[in-house]
Amino acid sequence: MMLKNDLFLRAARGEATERTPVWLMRQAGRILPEYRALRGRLSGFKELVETPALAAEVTIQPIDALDVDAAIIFSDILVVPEAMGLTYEMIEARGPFFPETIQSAADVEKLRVADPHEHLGYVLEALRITKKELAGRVPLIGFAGAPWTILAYMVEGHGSKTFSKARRLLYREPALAHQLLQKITDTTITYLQAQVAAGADVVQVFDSWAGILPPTHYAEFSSRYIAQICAALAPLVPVTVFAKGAWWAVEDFAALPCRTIGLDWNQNPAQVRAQAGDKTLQGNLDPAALYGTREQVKAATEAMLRQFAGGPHIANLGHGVYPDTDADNVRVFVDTVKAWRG
Ligand SMILES: Cc1c2[nH]c(c1CCC(=O)O)Cc1[nH]c(c(CCC(=O)O)c1C)Cc1[nH]c(c(CCC(=O)O)c1C)Cc1[nH]c(c(C)c1CCC(=O)O)C2
Repeated sequence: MMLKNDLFLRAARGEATERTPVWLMRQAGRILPEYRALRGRLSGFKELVETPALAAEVTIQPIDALDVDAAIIFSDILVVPEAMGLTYEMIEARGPFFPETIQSAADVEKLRVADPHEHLGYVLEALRITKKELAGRVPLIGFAGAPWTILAYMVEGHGSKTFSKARRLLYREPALAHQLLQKITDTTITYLQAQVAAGADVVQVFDSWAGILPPTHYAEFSSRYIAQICAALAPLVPVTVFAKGAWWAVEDFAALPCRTIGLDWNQNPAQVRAQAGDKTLQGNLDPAALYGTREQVKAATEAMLRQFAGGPHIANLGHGVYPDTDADNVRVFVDTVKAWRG
């Protein structure tokens, strides 16, 4: 299938584009009234994630509503722990919760390296349906959590400011942590390869809890597993690594075969550009900037775009869009990027 709009894909390959492509992390979700309407008719988040035709529908909603340059498959990073044997619940207004967590060697032993076709078939089917229904309008992004971020949820059992149980494991039982990280990595690699076979044009690795590790632990317990994922996927599709809070890891990522580095809003694009060679950079408007007036959103977006001059750029926020963001302001962000000729 020829893509009608391949700006995002070309930028993700490091090629020059007529204008900067734009999409938003968490673009499919509560900012859109059509998402809230569909979601309201269902038993919960998991029903949406696990019903491929519905997941495909909400994946495409932001393409219609916001006219962004890429679709990201509607799913969650927590489907991987579930496929490995650890069920999650999504508690309304609170977030994820794991009734059982990983605490011991026996717990790690019990986890399986999941076969994506057997245990994550619903995501693969959602990708196939989305690909067909998109009919080449825009490229499709597949994704997974980075092994460290997945470990953090598996050990902690829920979100946390400190993830102290997960960090305690790294200090007290580093060998066990490595065993668990390798099992997650093996699952993630075959899962992302299956996503590509099902239609993903690009894959993104989300390391949302990168920033709570000290740099030495990050190298030992996170980036070396991300490196395995990049090595396995880069021959197939362009890979993006987004490690929130890990500004000190840019030089490590620059040496990996990933093509794009995602920036959060604390990072300085010019500084990252200087450290990251010819990588494509993605980001990094502060999600809170979208709380401004139309004029303020436009000005903040243009200021962000100017900071990325000098190399390939994919415009995005520095993290997922906040659920109480006015969708009209998201449109101002998208339209400002599209009108920009830096
Ligand atoms: C850490 C993380 C999770 N999930 C994800 C991450 C990594 C990115 C990041 O750091 O934000 C990734 C994710 N989750 C979701 C997507 C969909 C695709 C997209 O539009 O970007 C993606 C890429 C849907 C979702 N995942 C979730 C929702 C909201 C639930 C709902 O609609 O009821 C959506 C749309 C739930 C979720 N899922 C997770 C949390 C902590 C929560 C609760 C917080 C919240 O409610 O926003 C785990």
